Amino acid sequence: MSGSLSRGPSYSPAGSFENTALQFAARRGSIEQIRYLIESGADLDAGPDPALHLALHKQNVFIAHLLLQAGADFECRDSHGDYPIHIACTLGLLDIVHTLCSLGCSVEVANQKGLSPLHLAAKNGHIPVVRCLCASGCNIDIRNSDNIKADITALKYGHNDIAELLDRLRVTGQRDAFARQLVPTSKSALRLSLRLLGHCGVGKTSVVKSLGAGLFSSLFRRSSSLQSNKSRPSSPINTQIEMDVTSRQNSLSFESPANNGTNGISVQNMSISNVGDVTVYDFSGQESYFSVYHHFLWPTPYSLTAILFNLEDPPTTQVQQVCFWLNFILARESADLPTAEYGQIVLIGTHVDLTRAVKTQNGEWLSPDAQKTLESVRKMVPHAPNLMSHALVVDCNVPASYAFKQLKSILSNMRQELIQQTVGTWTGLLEASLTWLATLQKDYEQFPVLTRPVFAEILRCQVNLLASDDHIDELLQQLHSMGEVFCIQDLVVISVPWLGVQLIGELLSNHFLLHARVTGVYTTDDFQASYNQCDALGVLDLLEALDVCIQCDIDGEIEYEFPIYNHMETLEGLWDSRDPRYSIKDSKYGGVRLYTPPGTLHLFKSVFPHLQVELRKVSMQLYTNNDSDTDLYQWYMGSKLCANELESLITLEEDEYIEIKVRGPNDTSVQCFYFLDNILKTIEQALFKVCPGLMIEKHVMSSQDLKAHCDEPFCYEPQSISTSMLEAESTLDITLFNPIREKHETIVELIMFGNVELASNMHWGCVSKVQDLSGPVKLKLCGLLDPPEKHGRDWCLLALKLGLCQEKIAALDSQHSSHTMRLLTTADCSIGALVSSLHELDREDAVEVLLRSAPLFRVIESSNS
Ligand SMILES: Nc1nc2c(ncn2[C@@H]2O[C@H](COP(=O)(O)OP(=O)(O)OP(=O)(O)O)[C@@H](O)[C@H]2O)c(=O)[nH]1
Repeated sequence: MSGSLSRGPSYSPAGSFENTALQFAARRGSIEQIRYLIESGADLDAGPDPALHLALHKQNVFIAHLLLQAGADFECRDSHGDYPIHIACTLGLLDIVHTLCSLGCSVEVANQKGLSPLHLAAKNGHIPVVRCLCASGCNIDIRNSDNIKADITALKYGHNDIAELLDRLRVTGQRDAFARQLVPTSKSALRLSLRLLGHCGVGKTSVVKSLGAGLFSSLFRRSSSLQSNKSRPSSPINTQIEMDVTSRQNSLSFESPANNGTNGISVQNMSISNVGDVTVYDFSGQESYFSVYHHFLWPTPYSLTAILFNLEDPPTTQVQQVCFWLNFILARESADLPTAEYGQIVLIGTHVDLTRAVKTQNGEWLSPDAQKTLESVRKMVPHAPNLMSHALVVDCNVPASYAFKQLKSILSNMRQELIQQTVGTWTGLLEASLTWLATLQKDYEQFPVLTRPVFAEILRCQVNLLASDDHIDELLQQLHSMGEVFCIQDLVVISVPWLGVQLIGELLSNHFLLHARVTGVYTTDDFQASYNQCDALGVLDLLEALDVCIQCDIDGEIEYEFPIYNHMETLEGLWDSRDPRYSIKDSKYGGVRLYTPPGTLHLFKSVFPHLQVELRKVSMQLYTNNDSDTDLYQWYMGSKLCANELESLITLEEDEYIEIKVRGPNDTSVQCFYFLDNILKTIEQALFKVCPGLMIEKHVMSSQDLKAHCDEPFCYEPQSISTSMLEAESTLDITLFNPIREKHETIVELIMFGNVELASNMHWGCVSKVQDLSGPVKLKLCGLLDPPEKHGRDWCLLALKLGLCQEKIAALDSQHSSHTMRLLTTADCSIGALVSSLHELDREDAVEVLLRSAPLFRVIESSNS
C-alpha cells in the first residue's frame, strides 16, 4: 500500500467540502484503499457526500458493504438530501436495501423531493426492492409530498406489476403475515432420508412396506408375504457362478427375478413411528436404471443408506453384491468433503427366516454370516466413511421385529444427533409450501414440471407475495433435500414420485428399452408417439437436463439422441487396418485404457451413455467452432469420433474398461496428441459429473501393437510407467518393455505419438504437486494412512518426512477431519517426493495407490488442438 495515503481524519476537517481520502477511494472504487483507510481509522462519515453515498452512486456494492460493516452512518443525508436507502432503492441495489433493512434503517423517511424509498423503488421499477421494503415493515400506503401512494407512482411509470403487488398486499391485508413467514423460526427443518439399494428381489420394497405398516396391518404382512414367497422364482443371483471377488474377470448379474420389481426409484414420504418424517428412496435393482441414480445419491449427513443383500445367496455373491453397491455409492459421492458431510451406511442381510439362523429370546436373529459378509466388505473397501460396524439381519416381512426396531433406533439416533444442525432453518414459508405443493401437484398432475421462474411466480401468487428470489432458492434447496421437489438446472419437478416411477421407471424400463428405436434417435413426434403420457417437448427438456439425451440438429432437423436406447451393433470395418491413410509407414497410433481400481467392477457401464452425450456435445462444438469436418458415429457402448483426417474409437470393453484409440496419417503427431488429450478430458469430465468419487487408472496401450492391429494389444500399467518415470534421470529417455512383441517402446512413442517436441507443453506426473491429486485418490490415501499404524507409519510420520512439524499440521485451519487430507491439501511437495517418503516408511499399500492413480502427465496448453 502506498505510503502517501494518510489517515482519514486529517483530510476531513469538519464542514470541509473537500474530498477525504476515503471519499476519493469510494468514488474511484478502490477496494484496497478503502480497506486500508477503514483499518487506519478514517472518518467514515465525512461529508457532505459521505463515502457510503458515493459508493452507492457508483453502484459499488462491495465497497458499500465494507463501509456498512465498518460502521458507516446509514441514517444521514448527502448534499442532495438522500439517505443511503434512497440511493439504493433508486438504483435497485437489492443486497444493500436488504442489509440496510436488517440493520434497522428507517424505511419510510422521505428524501428532499418528498419521495419515500418505496416511491423511488416503484418509480424505477425495482420489484425485488419493493418486496424487500414491504417485508421489512414499510407502510404500503405511505404518500409522497404530493399525497400520492407508491402504487400510483408505479402505474404512472408503467410498472404495473409493482402496482398490482402493492394493491394485492393492501387488499389481502396479509402483508405482516407474509413478512413473518419469511423469518426463520427456532424449529428444525430436519427430514432424514432412507435410501435402499441392492440387487433385485433382496427385499427393499418389503422393507418399505414394513416400515409403513401400522400396528394392525403389520399383523397381515407376514401371511401375505408367505403367499408371495411361494411364487417367488429362485433368484438368478443364487444361480450365479461363484466368483473370486478380487478378479477383474467376474461379472455381476443384474437380471430382474420377477415381473413385479420396482420400476425406477420409488420415493415416499413416510411418517415412521418413533422416528418422524423420513423420505424413503427405494432404488430398483434393475441395471437399466443405474445411469440416473447419481441424481438422487448426493452426499448429505441427513441420509441413512441401506445396502440389502440376501442371506440365502452364497457368501461370495453377498460380498460381491455389497461391494458393488458400496463402491457405487462411494463413486457417486464427491470425495473431498469432511467426513461429517456423508450420511451413514448400514448393511442389511435379508431373508434370514429362510436360512438356518436362530433367534434369541428377545427376537434377535443371530446370523454370523451377515457379520462375516460385513467384515469381508470392510477389508475390500477399507475407505468407506461411515459404514456402520454392525449389520442388521432381518425378515423384511415382519415389521414388529427386533431388526425393524434396530433400524428405527438408528434413524432416531441420527435425528437426535443432527437436529441441532438444522434448528432455526424452518420458516413459515417452508411450512406453507409443503401444504401448497399438494394442490400444485393436482394442478400439474399430467406433467408436474415447472421452470424456476414459473414456480417462483406461482409461489408468490399463491403462497407469499413477498418471497424474494433468494427466499425461493433457499426454499427449493430445502424442498429438494426433503424429497418434496427435484431441481435440475432451470427445472423444478414438483412430484418426485412421478419422476422416479412414472418417468424414469417407464422410460428406462427393460420393456421400453426393448421397444425403443435401435438407433436411439427420435424426432419430437416419434418420441411423442412412444411416450404419450404428457407433452413430449417438456419431457425431452427434462431428460436433456438429466443428461439422458441430447438435442441435435441433423441436417436442419431437430432430433434427440438417447445413447441409453442405442442398441446398434458395432459395424465391421470401423477401424480398418487397410485404410490407406493409416496403413502407411509413418501413420500415428496411440491409445489409453481407463480402469477403475481392482474390485470396483462394472461402474463404467452406467456412465458410458452419459459419456456418449458429452461426446456428442464435443462433436457439435468442434463442428460449429472450427467448421472442421467432424463426424460422430455411436452404437451400443461405442463411439467413433472423426475430426478431419484424425479418427478415434471409444468403446466400453467387457463391461469393465473404456478404451480410447486415436490414429492419424503421417505428420499428424501433434494433432493426434491433442485430439486424444481432448477426448480424455471430455471422458474425465463426464465421469466426474456422474462419479466424482471414482478413482481412475490410466493404462497406456502399445502404439506398435495398435499400428500392427494386434487382436490383444499390450497395455502398460500405470504403476510401471510411474515407477520408470521416478527412476529415470530424464523422462524422455524412458523405454518400456512390451513382452508380447519382445520389443521396447519409448515413452515418446507411447504418449507423444513420437514427437519429442511436445514435451515442452507437458508436466510429468511425478513433478506435479500433491495438491493436484484427484479427490478420490486423496480419500483412498486417507483410508490407508489415517488409522494409527502399529509401528507409527501413518500420516504423522509421513508429515515429519515431508518436512512439516506436528504443531504446524495441528494448527492448520482446515475443515477436514482427516489428518491425511489436511496434509495432502497443504504439503508443498511433488507426487514423486510423496512416493519416496512412503517408500521409506514401507507403506507400499499407499505407494501402490499413488502409482496406479496419480496423473502420468498434464498438458500445459492445448491451443494447437
Ligand atoms: N421370506 C422372506 N421373503 C422376503 C424377504 N424379503 C423379501 N422377501 C420376498 O422377496 C420378494 C422380493 O422382495 P422385494 O421386496 O420386492 O424385493 P426388491 O429388493 O424390492 O426388488 P426390486 O424391486 O426388483 O429391486 C417378495 O416376494 C418378498 O416378499 C425376507 O426377508 N424373507
